[in-house]
Amino acid sequence: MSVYGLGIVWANGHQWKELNKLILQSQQTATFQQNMQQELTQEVNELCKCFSPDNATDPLDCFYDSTLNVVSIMVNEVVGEIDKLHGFMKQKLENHAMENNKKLPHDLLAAYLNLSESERKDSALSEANVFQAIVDMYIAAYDTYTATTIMIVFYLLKYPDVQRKCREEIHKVCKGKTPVTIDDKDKLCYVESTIKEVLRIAKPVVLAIYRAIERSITVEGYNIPAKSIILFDLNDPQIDPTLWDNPDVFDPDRWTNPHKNGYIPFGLGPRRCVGTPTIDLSLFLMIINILQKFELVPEDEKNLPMEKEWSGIALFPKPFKMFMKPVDY
Ligand code: HEM
Repeated sequence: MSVYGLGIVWANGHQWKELNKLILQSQQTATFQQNMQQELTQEVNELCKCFSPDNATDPLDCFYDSTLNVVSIMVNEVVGEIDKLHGFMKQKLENHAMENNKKLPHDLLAAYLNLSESERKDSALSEANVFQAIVDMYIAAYDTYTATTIMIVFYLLKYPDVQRKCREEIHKVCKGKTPVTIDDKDKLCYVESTIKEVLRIAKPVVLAIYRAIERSITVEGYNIPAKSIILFDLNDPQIDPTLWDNPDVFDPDRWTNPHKNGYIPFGLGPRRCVGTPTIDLSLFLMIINILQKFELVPEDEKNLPMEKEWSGIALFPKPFKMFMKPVDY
């Protein structure tokens, strides 16, 4: 438990509901999405500067830095150490209070300030709790988001035909437009299918968060008593042969038929990942804006093993190096 506040991950009941509502609502305004799009495009430009067409680079550190910046866009810019972090967030909140446009919240702190006085008096939404929820978001996102972006890059290197088809679709739909925006999402079906297929088969996050069940339940003949702590395996349904044809085959085309069951990379139920609306937007913008301008080439195509490494929260590909070669668009 935090000395400052309970935050969201360890909260239950009323406090969890209020924080979950605030975080989800803050991601759903048009201003948030415009701000996210604009800043993320700049972030992708910076990320691409880490790579070269001639010198192979290990992408891991670059993608970790990028993840911190993406989460910062979501919640507001913050720094690393916990004490400084709380002081810094308080300062940010005060600055926000002065400059905040009440109607158009563009990040989580702005959405927080938009709450009425009485809403903010609710202890669930005390400054300490909201700040701790922000810390939770950094922790929840750091490995998971980095693992996901790096896993997508890994599959694009491993399957150059898929990478080529994604780029052809981007060039056909966007015809040299920069930056490519979220408005083009509905037309970039193959890119979207590729991202989904990586999340399905590579399962960067395998386990959900621990839960305690309120009532006793029976699952396949086993009785699980009330108050038991349970942990879902998110991987199993994603490769269940009763739900998917050839589940072990990486095949973005399978997504031409929408799937209803078994796709749960962000967990399930009310405690599903609270970053989901932003993740969808940011993964998509990141990948299309990279692929439009660059071909991703492995340093050694024979050295891209499928075995994964476990960071404690997420699965990463084994270290590899890559080039980014500019393409005409
Ligand atoms: C692509 C990257 C990500 C993946 C695959 C992912 C996946 C997950 C999963 C599987 C859970 C557990 C859900 C459950 O128990 O059913 C979770 C929870 C959570 N995620 Fe994510 N996540 C990602 C990125 C993020 C980001 C970017 C943020 C926020 C900035 C975030 C914030 C959270 C929080 C706060 C929780 C706990 C929610 C709660 O306790 O109610 N995640 N995530």
